[in-house]
Amino acid sequence: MMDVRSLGYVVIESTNPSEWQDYGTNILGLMNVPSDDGSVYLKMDQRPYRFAIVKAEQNRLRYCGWELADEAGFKQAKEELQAAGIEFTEGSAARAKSRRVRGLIQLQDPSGNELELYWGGELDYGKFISPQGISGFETGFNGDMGFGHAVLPASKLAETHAFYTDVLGFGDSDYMHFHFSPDPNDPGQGLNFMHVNNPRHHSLALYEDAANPVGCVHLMLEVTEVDEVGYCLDRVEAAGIPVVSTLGRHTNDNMLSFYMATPAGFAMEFGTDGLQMNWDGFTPTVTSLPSLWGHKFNMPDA
Ligand SMILES: Cc1ccc(O)c(O)c1CC[C@@H]1C(=O)CC[C@]2(C)C(=O)CC[C@@H]12
Ligand SMILES: [Fe+2]
Repeated sequence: MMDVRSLGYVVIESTNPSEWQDYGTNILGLMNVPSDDGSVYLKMDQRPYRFAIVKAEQNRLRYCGWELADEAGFKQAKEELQAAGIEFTEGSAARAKSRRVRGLIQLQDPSGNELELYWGGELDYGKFISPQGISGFETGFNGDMGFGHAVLPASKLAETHAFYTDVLGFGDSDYMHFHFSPDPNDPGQGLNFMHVNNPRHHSLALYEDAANPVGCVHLMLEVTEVDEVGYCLDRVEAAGIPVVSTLGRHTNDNMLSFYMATPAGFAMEFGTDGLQMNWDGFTPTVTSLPSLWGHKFNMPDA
């Protein structure tokens, strides 16, 4: 079984990457990493960067980058994909260099979300100095818990969930089901929360959401100090950035967070105090309440 270790990075497409440079540094408190290739790179820990924003014709999430342990794990992953009849493309040396990894492949999940599987992620130990004075982001030892989590749209929820669990080896953390429509015949939307091989409660969630033109429901970043969540909320309000959900605490991962708009049109969850799980003998849960308190979402799309 494949052994994915963390959500290492995302690649975001933007018609104007400098918007992300402004938003990333002035609102999120991430560090801008100078580059000469026209892309914007945002750093939060010992890793060279966690967000790459590339110039494109539209604003959307392009790739989630998932980390494998080593070269043997990478080879095994490719063999397992071949055995499962799943197509993938080898990443070129130039692409590996720009991702700051030793090797990668690219593929799609059954709902069309694009992902990369890589090994040999670099640590540059560039000192993280937040332009907003954030003491630190919770990314584990050497960043091995990944940058946070992603919630992706899945028009084919069951098939896509099976791809991540049965082929990529993700573990189930929790399941929720929502009924927002007043129509009693509407089946509602499922939400599968999954973990990889690290203590973060979920690195990926799949939301049964047919029409999502930006390729993402939200990304989540976790800071180590509760006050940094409050300071960030103040920056968001001062800048007039829409607050997509008020402050609240989630049931399943205990995260204290709020959600804001991003330049890409998906949301950013900014939180702290998420559970760190021991997965030995864990029984996946089914949860009927998203939050203990707060998290008043500004519908329509959340
Ligand atoms: C319920 C929950 C637990 C942990 C999380 O990290 C988390 O993001 C959520 C909320 C997920 C979900 C969402 O992102 C889209 C809008 C949703 C469906 C809601 O309107 C409530 C729950 C929200
Ligand atoms: Fe979340």
